[in-house]
Amino acid sequence: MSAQREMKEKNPWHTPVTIIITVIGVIAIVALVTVAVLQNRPVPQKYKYGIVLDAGSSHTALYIYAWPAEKDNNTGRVQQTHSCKVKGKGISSYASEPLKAGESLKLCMQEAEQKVPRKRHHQTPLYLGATAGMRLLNMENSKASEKVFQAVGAALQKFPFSYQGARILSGQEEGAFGWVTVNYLDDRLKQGLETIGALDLGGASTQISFVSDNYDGSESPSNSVTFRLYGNDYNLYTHSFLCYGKDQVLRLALAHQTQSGPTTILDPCFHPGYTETKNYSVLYDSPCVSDRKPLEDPVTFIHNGQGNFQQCQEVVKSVFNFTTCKYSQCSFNGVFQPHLQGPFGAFSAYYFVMNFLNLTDTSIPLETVKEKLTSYCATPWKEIVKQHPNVKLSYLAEYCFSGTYIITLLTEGYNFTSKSYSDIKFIKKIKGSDAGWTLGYMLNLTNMIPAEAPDTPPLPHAGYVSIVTVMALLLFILFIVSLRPLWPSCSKQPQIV
Ligand SMILES: Nc1nc2c(ncn2[C@@H]2O[C@H](COP(=O)(O)OP(=O)(O)OP(=O)(O)O)[C@@H](O)[C@H]2O)c(=O)[nH]1
Ligand SMILES: [Ca+2]
Repeated sequence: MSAQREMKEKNPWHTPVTIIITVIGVIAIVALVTVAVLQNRPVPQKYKYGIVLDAGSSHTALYIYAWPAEKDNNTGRVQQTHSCKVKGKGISSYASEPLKAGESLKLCMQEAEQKVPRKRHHQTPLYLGATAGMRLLNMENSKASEKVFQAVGAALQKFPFSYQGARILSGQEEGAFGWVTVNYLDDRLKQGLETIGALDLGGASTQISFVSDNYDGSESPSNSVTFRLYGNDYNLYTHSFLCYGKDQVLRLALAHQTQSGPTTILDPCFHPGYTETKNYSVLYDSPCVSDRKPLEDPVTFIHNGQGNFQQCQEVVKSVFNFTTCKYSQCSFNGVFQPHLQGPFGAFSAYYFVMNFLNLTDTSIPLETVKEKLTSYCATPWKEIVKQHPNVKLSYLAEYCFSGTYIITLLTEGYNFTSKSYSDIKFIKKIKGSDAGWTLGYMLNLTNMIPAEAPDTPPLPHAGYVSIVTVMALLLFILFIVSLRPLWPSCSKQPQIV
């Protein structure tokens, strides 16, 4: 017997058949695992983009959002990647020179061209939504508002994005989309968690939106918006108070103090020592106050500060009407409001003002907040200017008024109590994206939030890979075991003695 033959007989593993079967088996299993894993590998992340221009009453801001191309439907996946504040005032201020409204957007649009990858430009939707400033202009002069939209549309179409139009949002939409944004960013919708109410304070209007369990929408249908999102039904209460944004409400407060057409006023909402000459025609140039202009007013009045929080609160209260309510309960001006419920996020000017005043911590008791405002308002203007050399004077002059307005609106207007005040969080961003109506608006227009919960793969990729590998190993072991009869120990010939 040759040595080679002898070895084969001693070790049957070395027969050509078993070697071939083993090799084919190993190759088949490796191929199976490779194909299965590669086939299900997540594709390298590509992003899609969307752009929304928020044409507010005081200014326009551009927001760029991005989301993984393969996961349009997943909650919490759309994020703000860039924002740009347009220089100058809001588009409604260009009523007499509409072309300039379009031009004003150029720089931010050029920035957007840089930020969105060139390959994606053509498929990136671009929306412009206008709010209370354009609502007021439209009421006052609809031709002028149309011209502004034409100019803005023409300017935006020159860019390579997929322009989807410019329009005025209704107050209801503005409130509802703000609510969608904060709840989407906080991952509350897909999980069906308790939602957060949204409080938005703009320059010309203010919105309150929340879900209240014992409110079915029937008492005041115009304040009710129903959604079905990810398989959950929401009955949202929302209201937008036109003219109750912080700039227009200041006009209302000044109109209240200049009813008789005086040449000087002593305003408790401005710091002692503050003095500015203001124009009657400028103050009353807004549909919020134009019908109250004194008949025989002088051209100007001297606006002097007095710095008295309590008296300022009285002035602010005078802009609310608490006398009529045809519903079971109202906030103010005869507007229905159900029982406040749940946590609230307060953004835009709520945040700017309370952040400046170091009052974003709502665990500070309301009484203490009022004491702090009392002392802040009483601080002489000269000192305020000295303490804040880098703050725009126009902003600086108004924090006493704005802080007083915010506290009065929340407590007297919306009926927050000393206890429920701590349910409010003053916020600017959630997980890196600005709180505001723009994200909710885009999610809605791109159908990015489905009515029903999307089917999710039962296993994440890592789980899938692990299971395939374990199964393949088991198969391999099974295969080896099935060859047991050929194992050397089993196939040993009885020894011939
Ligand atoms: N202090 C301060 N005020 C700001 C800042 N940015 C905007 N404001 C003011 O805060 C108010 C609200 O600003 P926005 O929320 O941008 O208002 P808007 O969107 O232009 O107005 P609406 O159309 O009513 O929503 C306006 O009076 C602005 O002038 C800021 O950075 N600091
Ligand atoms: Ca706004």
